[in-house]
Amino acid sequence: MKSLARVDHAFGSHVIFDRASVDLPDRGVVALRGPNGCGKTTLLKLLGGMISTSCTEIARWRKDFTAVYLDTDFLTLDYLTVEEHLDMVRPLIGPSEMPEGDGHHLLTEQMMPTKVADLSLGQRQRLVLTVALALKNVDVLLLDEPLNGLDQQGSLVARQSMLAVGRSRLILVATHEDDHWTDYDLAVRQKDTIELRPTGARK
Ligand SMILES: Nc1ncnc2c1ncn2[C@@H]1O[C@H](COP(=O)(O)OP(=O)(O)OP(=O)(O)O)[C@@H](O)[C@H]1O
Repeated sequence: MKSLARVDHAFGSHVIFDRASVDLPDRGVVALRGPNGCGKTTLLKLLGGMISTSCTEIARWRKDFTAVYLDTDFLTLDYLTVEEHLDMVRPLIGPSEMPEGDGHHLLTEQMMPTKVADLSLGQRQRLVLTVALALKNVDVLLLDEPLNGLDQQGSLVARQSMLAVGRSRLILVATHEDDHWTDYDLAVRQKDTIELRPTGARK
């Protein structure tokens, strides 16, 4: 477990976090929860280095861990087909197979010749998640609402893939889903209160 003792962030005069402490387990899947505008994306982007910060706790944490923030635009080049995209990112991915859950992959054969620009939201999420979960040399994946747009089967496969990858890495998932399928919930309650709690959901 790593604890970031004091996380502060403001956009101008709009204070998002004020001396919040954030506990992060070493591995597992963590659902980052809280109402619209409470700062979930901001926290992911701070941890991923997408927003600059003078917060020394975060700077120290980022020295110890390689963390990557991913949303639907992650490494996607619209003019490539899915197949070409996978070839492009191949050097970034480990030797193991693309993650799968329930015997299924997130990518379908039908998607392969399709240009990234022509993918539906759910198909794009499938591509981003597939690449994200296979990235090598990354300790922490910061995923912003990765299940958005996925159909029921896609969502099931994605959850199982995340839980499988979460055995060896930390995955933070900003989500508004009601069900508690992850290993932990990390709830943004107030500007200064972010609570981590195990869910006991993993079988
Ligand atoms: N670049 C920015 N400049 C100014 N204000 C910002 C910026 N990014 C976010 N905010 C504000 O910070 C607050 C937190 O935004 P954030 O996107 O982190 O919330 P969230 O919890 O992810 O919300 P949602 O559940 O709607 O996705 C919001 O009030 C938002 O308007």
